[in-house]
Amino acid sequence: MSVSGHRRPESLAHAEPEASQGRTDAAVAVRGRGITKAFGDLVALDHVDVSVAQGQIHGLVGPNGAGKTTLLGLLLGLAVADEGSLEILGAPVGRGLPAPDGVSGFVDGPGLYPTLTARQNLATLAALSPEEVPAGGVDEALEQVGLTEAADQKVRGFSLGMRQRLGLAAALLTKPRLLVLDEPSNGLDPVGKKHVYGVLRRLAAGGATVILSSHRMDDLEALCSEVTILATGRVVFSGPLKKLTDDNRELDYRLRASDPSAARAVALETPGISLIENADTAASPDTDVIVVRARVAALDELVARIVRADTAVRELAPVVSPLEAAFLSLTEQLTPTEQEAGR
Ligand SMILES: Nc1ncnc2c1ncn2[C@@H]1O[C@H](COP(=O)(O)OP(=O)(O)OP(=O)(O)O)[C@@H](O)[C@H]1O
Repeated sequence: MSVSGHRRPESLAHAEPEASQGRTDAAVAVRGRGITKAFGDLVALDHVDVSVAQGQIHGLVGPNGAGKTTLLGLLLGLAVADEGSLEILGAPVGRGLPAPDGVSGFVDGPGLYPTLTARQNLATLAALSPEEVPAGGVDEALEQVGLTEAADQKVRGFSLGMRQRLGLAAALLTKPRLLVLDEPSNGLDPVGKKHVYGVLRRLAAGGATVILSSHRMDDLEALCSEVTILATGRVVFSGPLKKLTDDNRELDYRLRASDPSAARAVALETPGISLIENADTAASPDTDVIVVRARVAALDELVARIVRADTAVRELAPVVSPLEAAFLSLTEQLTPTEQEAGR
């Protein structure tokens, strides 16, 4: 996904959404151009260009109020854009047009009946479109999200993570070709996450497309091949995750060595390495940890030099993930005036 008319770092700017380049229409699940959606005076989406390939897990990320849920709602047919064009699974979408087949998902949490059991919730939904839900579909969906054991419990006693998993099971009933999920990993424990991630990966491997929003960079990195970063209703980056993380930018790294003062001395002498003192990221009660800012090549040289100084490197990891660093640098560039202009 991409949008025009916004200041972006040259290295990351695209005239055309990279995700759509070189693709035939058959390979594109979602294509939007110039999508604008306002609520009164508030412009939630401002000329957003969207392109998501079939069979991808595409992540949508952005600060609070960036427009993620609004965009997902348009994909689910919960609202229509004020301007622009949107095509989903090859069919045009808009006011007065039928919602395309094969799309399911949820925004703002799944809609469930609290007084019914998990199985009754799914059976009720299945009864609405019996021709689309195969026999055994309810049990299969419950099993896929790991809720078989809880199938006959009332939903009002479910935790947030269980509700999320049941919402996903509901979306799976009709074998979606496009699955749209708003914060699907909210409230999930590690077991729940394993089930949900497994379901999404299998869907994508089978050719379905998944578009999900998340505030969790680790989730996005684990699941997505492409991401779109939205800020104040505009796209500031869209394309392969690899492009963000391979950007050879300087990052802050935590380094723990067997002899911290020797490692510190080597870091001070190594070209391309800055020692970060008193930074928030360095403010650790553990004084054995030093924080260095470097590109990967300089970091390689630092490690070699530390080892040559007969010191062992016990830990070396980015303070924030490469995706999070890119996210922060792209979204923090917006001045308050620009943010205001986005509204
Ligand atoms: N129905 C509505 N009526 C009025 N304003 C709305 C409505 N829906 C969304 N907005 C506004 O549109 C903007 C974008 O909201 P949206 O929920 O899409 O953002 P988001 O990126 O999903 O945020 P979050 O990460 O907090 O969920 C916000 O300023 C929000 O207050």
